[in-house]
Amino acid sequence: MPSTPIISDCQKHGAPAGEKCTIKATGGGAYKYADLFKEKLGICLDKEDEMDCLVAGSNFLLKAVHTEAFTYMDGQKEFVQIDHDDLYPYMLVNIGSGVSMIKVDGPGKFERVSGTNVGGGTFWGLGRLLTKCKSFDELLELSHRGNNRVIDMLVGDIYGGMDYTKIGLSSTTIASSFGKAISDNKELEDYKPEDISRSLLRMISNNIGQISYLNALRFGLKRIFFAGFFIRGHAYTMDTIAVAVHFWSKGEAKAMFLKHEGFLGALGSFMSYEKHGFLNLKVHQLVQQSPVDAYHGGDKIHDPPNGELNENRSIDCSICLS
Ligand SMILES: Nc1ncnc2c1ncn2[C@@H]1O[C@H](COP(=O)(O)OP(=O)(O)OP(=O)(O)O)[C@@H](O)[C@H]1O
Ligand SMILES: CC(C)(CO)[C@@H](O)C(=O)NCCC(=O)O
Repeated sequence: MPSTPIISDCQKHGAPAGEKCTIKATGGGAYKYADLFKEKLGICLDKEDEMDCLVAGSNFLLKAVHTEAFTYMDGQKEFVQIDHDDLYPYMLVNIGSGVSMIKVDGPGKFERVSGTNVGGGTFWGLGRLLTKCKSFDELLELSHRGNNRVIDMLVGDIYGGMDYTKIGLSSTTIASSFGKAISDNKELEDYKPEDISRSLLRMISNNIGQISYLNALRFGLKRIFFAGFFIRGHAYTMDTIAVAVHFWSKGEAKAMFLKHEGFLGALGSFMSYEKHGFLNLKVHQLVQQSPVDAYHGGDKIHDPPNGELNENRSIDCSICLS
């Protein structure tokens, strides 16, 4: 479903009777649901460009939040200190239903250099069909318990258990995602949903990591930040993306993730109030749990990789209407 990140001041302050209530919105949802908002709530959506908002949100977070960016490898999360004077250029990869790859050169200066239609929607859509899962969380939970080697064809499966050392492929490298399904003489119901989900997650995350790195290489970008609602702080997703970037860059590049990964567009949309003359955008960090923590903390798989639950703070932004 296209996102509808919306931040409203009307709800808080109330629009004077008879006055039109307008709120900022971005993403496809700002178009798709505009009539519904008008009809049911009497609210007009003031549309902001999705890419503008993603970049504004990302730039803001990387500058304002000390522990926003982190690397993730072998179950270890390491925060990266961002030098504000050396932030640009960087690659922002937003993984929603589809994936956008954006080269960011400065505040408001960016180019969407690539993308892929194999993204979060593919994982959820294919996963739902193949496993009969009823929710995304269920599918993600399954992946945690699965073993992709049951379905994926590994280099070792092709080379009689051996590495293919000459071209740098270990026997455990996936040679062909879902490749075993061609020779197994098995039907869908013979596979465990856990294993299907794991293979699917690995295939998609790996592919995104690879395409992102190749695009970063194309533009000589050292840093790649991965964000979007698909990631959801899920250890295995981040690990697979990080391994893909590590593998393809031969260890030269590191994938970085954002703590507030799913809210870039919403944040950027909110920040555009400032652009339109609402000065005094005030930002401060609160010590309350954010919605991010709520779903990261409530479920074992989503536990922050090194138990830093208290590390996560919500960001409280407020605007003073002038
Ligand atoms: N609870 C959830 N329900 C559905 N999808 C979820 C959930 N949590 C994470 N996701 C993932 O997030 C994806 C959607 O992310 P998001 O809402 O950011 O994308 P979008 O705005 O629809 O996509 P795009 O950026 O391509 O327009 C889903 O396809 C799924 O992979
Ligand atoms: C179409 C958008 C930008 C909507 O958010 C997103 O879903 C996306 O980047 N899709 C990938 C499209 C492509 O570049 O192949």
